[in-house]
Amino acid sequence: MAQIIDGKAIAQQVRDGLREEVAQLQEKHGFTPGLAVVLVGDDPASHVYVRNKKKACEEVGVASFSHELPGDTTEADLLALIDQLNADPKVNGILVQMPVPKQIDDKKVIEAIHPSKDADGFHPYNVGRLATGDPTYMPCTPWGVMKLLEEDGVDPKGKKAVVIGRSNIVGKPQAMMLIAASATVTVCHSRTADLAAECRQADILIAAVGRAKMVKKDWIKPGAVVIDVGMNRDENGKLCGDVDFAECQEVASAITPVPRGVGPMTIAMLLKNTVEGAKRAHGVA
Ligand SMILES: Nc1nc(=O)c2c([nH]1)NC[C@@H]1CN(c3ccc(C(=O)N[C@@H](CCC(=O)O)C(=O)O)cc3)C=[N+]21
Repeated sequence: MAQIIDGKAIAQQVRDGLREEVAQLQEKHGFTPGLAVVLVGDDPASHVYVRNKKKACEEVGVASFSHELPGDTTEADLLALIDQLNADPKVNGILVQMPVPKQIDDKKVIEAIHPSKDADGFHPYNVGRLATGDPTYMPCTPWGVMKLLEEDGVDPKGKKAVVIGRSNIVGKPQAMMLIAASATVTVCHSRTADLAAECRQADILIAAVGRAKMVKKDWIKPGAVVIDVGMNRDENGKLCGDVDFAECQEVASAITPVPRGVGPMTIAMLLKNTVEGAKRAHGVA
């Protein structure tokens, strides 16, 4: 039976560390890191995430500035708000909740955020920094996965890692981070010829496809570490991952649950990005 990796507890540790660090920054350097969260439209799931982000900011002492815009906001209006936040010295990180409504081009939004305030790590500048081995802001979800591996004592060096999913948000940056950690990395996707066979090679398997319980027991190499980035609803409307947890935990050596796995880490790393960004903005090493 696999050990269950407690993402909720590890995220709490990260936030505890950040709370102390933020207090020190205020005391010794006289500034408070700030995060602006922009939400366009009224998708109920997005509202929940944004509320959780605000709560996490409060807990660690990061100032949060939330901007909730109507669903029919024009691209020009959103870009104008981003310009204003780029120029605001109290704002160190800017997050525009994705997805944005269809009249708005998400690429333009991502590129409008100044790279020095890109708390999601989605701007091409920061993607390039990661790809060239000199990361500044790293995307929160894959960075959270690396932190989970580290805290669980899993060193990717020399191991075979398989990533299912090639998105800009998770799959691609996850592969970059694993390469930097000296894993041998395979990236699989919807056109992969024999997905199960690829997965069975993995010492570390990371699922980020968005299909409920797709990864089955016979895809897992005995003793592998399985990280589930999925956020889906199952047939009963219950939150579940991309991995069939009940059966895969019988084969894996360690596995993350959904919820309480990768999700809470995403928010913890967002706060870490914001604090690091504030330090850079104020010239604190
Ligand atoms: N610009 C942008 N940046 C994001 O980082 C971003 C985004 N847009 N759009 C939506 C996704 C989704 N996301 C999650 C964060 C935390 C949990 C999380 O904490 N989940 C809890 C459960 C939450 C629940 O019960 O619903 C858990 O897994 O334990 C989930 C999902 C960030 N996203």
